[in-house]
Amino acid sequence: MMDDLFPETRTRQVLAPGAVVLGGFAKANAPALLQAIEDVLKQAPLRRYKTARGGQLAAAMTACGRYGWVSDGRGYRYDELDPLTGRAWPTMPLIFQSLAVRAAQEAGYKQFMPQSGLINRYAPGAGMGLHQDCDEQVVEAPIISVSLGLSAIFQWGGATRNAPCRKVPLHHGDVVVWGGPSRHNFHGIMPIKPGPAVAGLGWRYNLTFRTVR
Ligand SMILES: O=C(O)CCC(=O)C(=O)O
Ligand SMILES: [Fe+2]
Repeated sequence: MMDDLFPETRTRQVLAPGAVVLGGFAKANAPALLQAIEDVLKQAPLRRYKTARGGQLAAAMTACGRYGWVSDGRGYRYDELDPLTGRAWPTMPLIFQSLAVRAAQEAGYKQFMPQSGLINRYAPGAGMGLHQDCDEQVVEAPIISVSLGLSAIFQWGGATRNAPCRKVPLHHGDVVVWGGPSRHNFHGIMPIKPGPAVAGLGWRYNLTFRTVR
C-alpha cells in the first residue's frame, strides 16, 4: 500500500492538544507485533476480568512488562504478578518497546519509556465503555495505543463524561497517542462490527503502552 512506501503520506489527525492519531504508523511492523503477541500469550494467556461491581469486561486481556493492569472483585490496579499464573508478567518484547517509543516521539513525547504493555482482544460485538485511564501514577507520560486486525470506532471525549464525543475510525496499524492536557480524557471503543479477517485476524487487538510508577 502507498502508506508503507511513502510514510509522509500517512494521515496524522490531531484530536486535541496532546492527542494525535498516527494513521498506519505500526503497519509495517504488524507481522512482528502479531508474532510478539503470540509469544506473550503463551506465557500469560488472555482472560476476561471480573469487575468490582460484579460484571465482566467484554475484551479479553493480558499484559507484559514490569506491571500488568488487573481487575477483580477488589477493583482495578497494576500488579507485578499475573494473578492467573502467580508469575511475573512476560518481558516486554523489544518490538513493542521500540514501536511505543517511536510513536511517542512522533507525537512529541521525547522521554517516554513503557513499563506496561496491555493486550486487549475484542471479538466482534465486544467494546469498551467510556472511561478515563487513571490507574497510572505518572501523569506526565502519554498512553500509546496500537490497533491491529478488525477496525474499530474509537470514541474520543473530553475531560468530563458528558463532554461531546468524536467517533474516530481506527484501522489495522493505526496508533493513537494521548497525553499532556488530554491525558485523562474520556475514551471508549464501540462494539466491534464483524467483518472479513484483516491480516488473518477475525478480531481486534489493541496494545496500550504506559508508564505506571
Ligand atoms: O482498545 C482501545 O483502543 C482502547 C483501550 C483502552 O482504552 C484501555 O485499555 O484503557
Ligand atoms: Fe483506556
